[in-house]
Amino acid sequence: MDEPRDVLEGFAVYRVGGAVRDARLGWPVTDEDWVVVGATPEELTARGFIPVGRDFPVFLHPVTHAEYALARTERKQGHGYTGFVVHASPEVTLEEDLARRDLTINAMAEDPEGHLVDPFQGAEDLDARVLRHVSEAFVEDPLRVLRTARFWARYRDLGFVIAADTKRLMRRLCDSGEIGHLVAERVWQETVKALAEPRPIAYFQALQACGALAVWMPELDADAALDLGEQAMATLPVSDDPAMWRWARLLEALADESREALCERLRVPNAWRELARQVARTRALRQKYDNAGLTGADVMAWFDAIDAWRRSERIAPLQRYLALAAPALSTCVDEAWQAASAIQPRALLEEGYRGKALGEALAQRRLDSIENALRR
Ligand SMILES: Nc1ccn([C@@H]2O[C@H](COP(=O)(O)OP(=O)(O)OP(=O)(O)O)[C@@H](O)[C@H]2O)c(=O)n1
Repeated sequence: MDEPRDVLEGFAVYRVGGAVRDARLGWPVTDEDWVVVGATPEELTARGFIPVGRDFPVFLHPVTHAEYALARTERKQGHGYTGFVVHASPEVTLEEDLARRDLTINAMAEDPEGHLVDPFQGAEDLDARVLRHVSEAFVEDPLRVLRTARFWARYRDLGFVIAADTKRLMRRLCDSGEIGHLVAERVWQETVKALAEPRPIAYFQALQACGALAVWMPELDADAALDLGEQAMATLPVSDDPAMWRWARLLEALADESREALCERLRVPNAWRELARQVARTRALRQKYDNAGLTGADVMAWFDAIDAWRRSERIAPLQRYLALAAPALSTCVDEAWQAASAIQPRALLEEGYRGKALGEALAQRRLDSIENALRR
């Protein structure tokens, strides 16, 4: 495609950040970011670039729609993720733009001929498998604690470690209380991304080590909780949403109040909270089955708790979850559900039941059918 070159004629343009890192690592490159040096916002808009940045000058390429940012520096003022003073002007150099970045492996650039610009030895760290901060300015942005933990969750299986000095800065951001100034939505956003990485437990372990877990997820801040969570996240039922299932499995052994407090603090979306509740409830059913054996009333209470009567689509995934550790129970539950869901309120209406009596008769017949199924 010739077009991209034309609209950038005369500007110095570099591929930067994640794309450079992942290409060198042999990791799939999902999106490409570019930095433009020596231009003004007016020049870019005059060539058809679409401004999209609210806090700093970022534009979409008129043809490819890739992101192009003007080279900029950032200084911190105030707490949390807000309060950055951004300076973008044609005088800002590529090196200055790279210097504001979080990790050395994220602070590499490539010119159009593919030559690496790497003032902070990111390539060396990439080869040595080290996540290392670019400079002490790392501490200007507490989100970087979470980002570093997330990158570890992504690359740990390739042998990556977090540099000792970087761990020290992560701890400093927690000890100073700065980590607490993040907004819950940002913490949750990073957590969701981490849950989709190959080794999500590494994210939580890194946050525990620096003290961020104690601030944002104290309910998980115990070795035992993380060990259980790691085991649980290792096996998931087939589903379209492994991240949501990992979250549910990570939380499944927590007490109800702890789980709800954690989800509330992080402003976890309802669908995620709901699955976590259902999985915890289903785990409790399995434990009862393992320890004491199940009665019809237990299974009935479980159907009620997951609202199976109105939301029958919930049964199948939870049954697949049960099948991971307790195939016999899963079959048992399936048979009970087939029997109980075959009982139609309409039939009872035809028999003359109304109002409260109808509800009671329905519940009784469902229970009877479940008990019959369990006896088989
Ligand atoms: N708090 C932040 C956020 C971003 N960056 C820099 O901005 C780049 C782009 O950020 P982003 O798109 O969030 O991350 P990627 O590195 O592209 O990672 P991913 O593969 O997760 O998209 C990063 O490489 C990093 O250099 C940073 O230094 N500090």
